[in-house]
Amino acid sequence: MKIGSVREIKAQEFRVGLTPAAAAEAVAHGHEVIIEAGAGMGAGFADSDYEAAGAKIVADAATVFAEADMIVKVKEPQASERKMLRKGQILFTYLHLAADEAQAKDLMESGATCIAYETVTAKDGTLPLLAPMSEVAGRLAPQMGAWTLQKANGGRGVLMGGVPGVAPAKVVVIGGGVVGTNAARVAAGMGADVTVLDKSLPRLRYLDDTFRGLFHTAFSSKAETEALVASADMVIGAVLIPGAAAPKLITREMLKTMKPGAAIVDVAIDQGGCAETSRATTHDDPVFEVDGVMHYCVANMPGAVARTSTKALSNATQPFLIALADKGWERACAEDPHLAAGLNVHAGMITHPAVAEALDLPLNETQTLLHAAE
Ligand SMILES: NC(=O)C1=CN([C@@H]2O[C@H](COP(=O)(O)OP(=O)(O)OC[C@H]3O[C@@H](n4cnc5c(N)ncnc54)[C@H](O)[C@@H]3O)[C@@H](O)[C@H]2O)C=CC1
Ligand SMILES: CC(=O)C(=O)O
Ligand SMILES: [Mg+2]
Repeated sequence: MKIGSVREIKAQEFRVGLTPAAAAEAVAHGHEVIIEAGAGMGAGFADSDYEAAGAKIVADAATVFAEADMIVKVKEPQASERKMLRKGQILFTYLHLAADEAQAKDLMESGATCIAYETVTAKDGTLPLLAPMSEVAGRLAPQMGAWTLQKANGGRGVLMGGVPGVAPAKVVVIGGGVVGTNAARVAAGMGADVTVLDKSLPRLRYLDDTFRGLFHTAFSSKAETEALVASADMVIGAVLIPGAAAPKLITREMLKTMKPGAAIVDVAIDQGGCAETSRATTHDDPVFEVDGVMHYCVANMPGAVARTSTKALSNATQPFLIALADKGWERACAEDPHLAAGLNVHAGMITHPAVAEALDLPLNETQTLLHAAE
């Protein structure tokens, strides 16, 4: 198979879908790899690194889209990239379609087979291709929130760790999964007084057992959320219902109860965000204010630390990428239901139930497709 990767064109996105190490692995499996010139530069990989791995450098993205059987990216294809996708081509990347109807319709129109990193599953029910970027975004969230809390950035002027004689910042993390756990660890490490809300009692038990008082846990009821959000200097939004739009747990009304200059870091923004007032921002202009509350809503936070993120993402995607290349998408998905869970769009139809429901579009179940392909 011919595998291609391009330079990411989303604002301030410096990650790349294929590392030279992943390219070398694909070449070792007998595949051809083509890379747009300069695609790895933002993550510290030179064209010569790819050439040394056995890949071919091509001049532009149009050549990659025209020639490759499978496109491997990081972020969802932007409108100009969507126009270059074609029927039968595999797209392997983050998509986050539940909050992006325009993209979903373009992908359906392209006829391509689109596998979303964020809905590929693991045996234990976790999301192995989302997890590495959730680890990064979770660890970045308190750092970005601390910056947002500074006066010059519109914040309340509160220091995360406080100082002797002055209390630390109160941080509330909504969702205690991968983002939430990493955010809580770092915020607590900065000295903040942290509480993690989750609706899963087993998850709260795990956090309590594992972190032994490093942060508090609370059950995510409406009343508990309202009380904690009102008392917070920083709220980190980290909920997820896989494939679906994020539940709006912070309402517009609740902002009125928040402290002026408090910060909401809505990491869940790529699924639409868990605050009613959130809208996606970019690294160029990351923060906006509503009712005195500062919102940081960057949908590609890991792009800020592109080298760490690219390596972490590639470590996770590589086995799936090789399976897709070696077997083709039908056999790879038929043999691995966890990879099949990543299939979001195929031949003009939505194939993921949560995405179809979120966008109110008809569903063509992956299992039906795979049986048809047998
Ligand atoms: N903005 C960015 O750059 C990035 C965003 N993300 C996003 O962050 C979000 C979280 O991802 P992960 O932590 O990996 O997911 P996860 O599945 O590990 O954790 C989600 C947690 O939310 C909890 N949850 C669900 N509904 C809840 C509710 N009503 N109240 C409280 N908790 C609730 C679940 O029980 C689970 O523990 C996702 O939307 C993901 O796409 C991830 C990486 C980067
Ligand atoms: C998960 C995701 O959307 C990102 O890493 O940008
Ligand atoms: Mg994102």
